[in-house]
Amino acid sequence: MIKVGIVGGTGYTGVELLRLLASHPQARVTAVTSRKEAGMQVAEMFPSLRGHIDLAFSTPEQAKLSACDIVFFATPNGIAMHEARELLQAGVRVIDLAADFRIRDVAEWEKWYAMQHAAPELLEDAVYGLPELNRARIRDAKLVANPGCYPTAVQLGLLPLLEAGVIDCSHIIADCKSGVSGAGRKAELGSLLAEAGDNFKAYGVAGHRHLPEIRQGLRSMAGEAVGLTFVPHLTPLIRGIHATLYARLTKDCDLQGLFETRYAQEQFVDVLPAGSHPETRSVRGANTCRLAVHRPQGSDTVVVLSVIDNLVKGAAGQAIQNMNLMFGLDEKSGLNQVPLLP
Ligand SMILES: NC(=O)C1=CN([C@@H]2O[C@H](COP(=O)(O)OP(=O)(O)OC[C@H]3O[C@@H](n4cnc5c(N)ncnc54)[C@H](OP(=O)(O)O)[C@@H]3O)[C@@H](O)[C@H]2O)C=CC1
Ligand SMILES: CC(=O)N[C@@H](CCC(=O)OP(=O)(O)O)C(=O)O
Repeated sequence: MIKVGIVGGTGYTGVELLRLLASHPQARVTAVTSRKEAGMQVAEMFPSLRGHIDLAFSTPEQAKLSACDIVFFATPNGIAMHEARELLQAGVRVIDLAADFRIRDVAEWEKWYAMQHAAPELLEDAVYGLPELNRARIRDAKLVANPGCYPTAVQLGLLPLLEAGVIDCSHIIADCKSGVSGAGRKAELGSLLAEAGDNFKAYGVAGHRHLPEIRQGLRSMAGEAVGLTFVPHLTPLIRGIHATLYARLTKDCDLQGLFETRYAQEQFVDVLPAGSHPETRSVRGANTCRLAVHRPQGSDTVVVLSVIDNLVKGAAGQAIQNMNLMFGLDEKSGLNQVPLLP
């Protein structure tokens, strides 16, 4: 049994890790932290986990994290970078669900995250945890930077087009919508029902911190710099991301065949039949990205529709997929959930 530690077990991605790991046949959570709820039973705080976990929250200082085989950081940005070095030295593998190790260029990271990086020397060996792009490197990784939710939906939607070199890389548009759980479980005015419910708005148009992460990923797929306009929107869903991606085709090709071939061996990417419109509810609770590719009226514009559950393929599910790879397990282990409907 793999012994798992979770730092930040009371947040949305932390409790999603707990939910998914409860049915993982080869992993067991042995330590889970919360500073505010230390001492409280996990199942008392989250009755959905009654009968599945018999553990109390501890403070990060008291939790026996160095006795774990792997520790997930489900914490705000800027926490894992202070803790990862010591854990790695103790032989513990680390997956950060936040952004501390996602951007290779330290100056760029410090600009977007407005703090000084505490462990720049770890960036060299940190592996970006998008299995569909980096599977071989993730298998050997000790430290994985789990991708952001928007970056997962956007990169999976554009990967086949960029690898095949069939679009104009200088002008790509990612028009994305997220559910409110993307903002986390902390109390915030904008997440109140009366603010976010029955409402729809864009935000971060001038520049969102996922922009450099997405740009970095797309550049590695394309082999050249990309010009990207990324506009996130908040939509009154609890879970879900819907990305509508636009690019100009530079070569004629069988787009449906291109996507189906690229993802034929991928267990968590589902290319829908031509003409389809994927829905966020079709991935709710599951580690799946569903895609559809369109070429409206035969024009030279390709439109890709990409949906994920932000808490699963966009965070906790993808982190478990990465853990499975790092420990040589079946990639689907613990990730066989069928999406919840309606
Ligand atoms: N929500 C989403 O859809 C996604 C989130 N992410 C990323 O995952 C991370 C977690 O997100 P989410 O679960 O939504 O966040 P939440 O705000 O819901 O939860 C944060 C958790 O971190 C703990 N925490 C906060 N500060 C510290 C600290 N200084 N030291 C130790 N623990 C701390 C909190 O517990 P306590 O304060 O009691 O210690 C809480 O359990 C973030 O970096 C987020 O950007 C990534 C992809 C998607
Ligand atoms: C709706 C909402 O607020 N979404 C968050 C992004 C989700 C997230 O948690 O960011 P990471 O993937 O980088 O960890 C935001 O825009 O800041």
